[in-house]
Amino acid sequence: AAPVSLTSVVPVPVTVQPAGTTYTLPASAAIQTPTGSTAAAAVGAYLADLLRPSTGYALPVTTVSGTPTSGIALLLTGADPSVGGEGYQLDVTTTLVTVRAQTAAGLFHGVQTLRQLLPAAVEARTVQPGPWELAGGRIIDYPRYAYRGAMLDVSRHFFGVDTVKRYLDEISQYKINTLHLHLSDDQGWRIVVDAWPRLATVGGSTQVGGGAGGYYTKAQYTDIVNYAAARHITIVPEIDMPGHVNAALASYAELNCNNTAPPLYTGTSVGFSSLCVGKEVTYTFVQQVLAELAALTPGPYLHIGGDEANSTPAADYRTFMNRIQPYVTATGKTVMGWHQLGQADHSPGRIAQYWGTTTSDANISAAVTKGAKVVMSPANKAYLDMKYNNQTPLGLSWAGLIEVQTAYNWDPATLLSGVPSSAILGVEAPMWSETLTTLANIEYMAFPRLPALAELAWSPQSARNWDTFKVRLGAQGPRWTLQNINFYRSTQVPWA
Ligand SMILES: CC1=[NH+][C@H]2[C@@H](O1)O[C@H](CO)[C@@H](O)[C@@H]2O
Repeated sequence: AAPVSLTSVVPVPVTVQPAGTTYTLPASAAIQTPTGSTAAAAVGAYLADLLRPSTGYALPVTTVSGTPTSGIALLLTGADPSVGGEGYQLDVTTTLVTVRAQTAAGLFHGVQTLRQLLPAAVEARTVQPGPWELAGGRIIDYPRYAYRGAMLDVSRHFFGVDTVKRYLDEISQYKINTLHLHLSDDQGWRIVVDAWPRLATVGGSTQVGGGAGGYYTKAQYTDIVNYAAARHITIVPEIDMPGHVNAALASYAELNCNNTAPPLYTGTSVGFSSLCVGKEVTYTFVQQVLAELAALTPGPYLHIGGDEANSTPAADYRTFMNRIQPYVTATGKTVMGWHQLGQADHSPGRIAQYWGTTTSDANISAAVTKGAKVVMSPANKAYLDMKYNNQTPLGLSWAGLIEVQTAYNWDPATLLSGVPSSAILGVEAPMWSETLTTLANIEYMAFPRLPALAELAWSPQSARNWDTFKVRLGAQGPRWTLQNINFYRSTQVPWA
């Protein structure tokens, strides 16, 4: 069989130059990284872990000081300057495979492309017959947007560390570099805060439907952060405020304006809860929560929510947000929030996450006017918890039905009027979990739409079109089957 074509990669690369030759990976191949770079060696070890089970090859990871003449080389010199901080240059000749980048992140992204250019059988976890062929040629590639995210709501239904790690594995295939964890909401508080222990023990004790819920200890959260970092994914934690706070209010009576804790909530309504803007204890609470979360989070952003504060008077919303945004920046982090945050004053470097369904919005325009950058999560395009169609057994439909083509066929730069394309920092695909309880549920809603959104976030707009994308997407199907990803076989996609 002919090797996988260089033009089959998802997300589609910036430039692809097939050479018409073929490289065959020999059993003796080594994976070689530059002497002195532990970060590059870690990418080499990651690649070895990917390839050893299916090839059965030893694939030793060694260090080199120059450019090797055979095997696979992951190098931090010689890449085309256009690759920038996250891109890569892949060269496949008849004797040597090189991934060149300026950073380990770039090498990691090049490795994901290399992975896709090997036969789908490489995804098996048992030894498969070769030959392990690669099409010869050159790919020079780099991302359109710096922020390429997924979001997992672990509040409505709690998902343990192993599920989050599996989702990180799955999204890292498509060069996603951010995972936003929605850690608190009305139905659950999911992260230990030492100064306020009942948040986890009480606030984390249930979930939608009344199940046992759960929460991450600080060690477990750190485990997730480190696992993500090894895949060059940054964790963005969210504490949603001042609304979506019933779990916190149920945990501490003094957080309530009437000093009475409401019962824990296991339904799926929104907009009924609010922190008490007039009480000083509220600000002590927020400051301590954010400080402990910042200390656990190496990434630059703390997401403070801000959506659906329907039980917080507009003036109180502004007072609250204007008072707590400096708590974030005091930790050295940068504020991120849903686009309603545009009602409050700017905070340096602030990101407003757009989740509307319209092509213009006063709050997002206000946020941008005040200096915010925008991450695009339009609910009628990017919400992975929306049903594909009326037959989809899981998910919601308030923002509309989102089949794969709908998720793919839009341009983050031009969707919103009143927001210049220069304000767009990237794309994020949220997955809310009111109706989702298992990894298989997550996978069914994320695949194949997450790869579609990953291509929006990475690839040049000029290189994108549905007719070629759907073929490349279909060819990912056998790879997902071998990874035991429970994907939805959309009738819009010609599955290989
Ligand atoms: C930002 C935002 N707030 C709401 C909205 O998105 O819809 C989600 C369901 O699709 C829901 O779970 C969430 O609480």
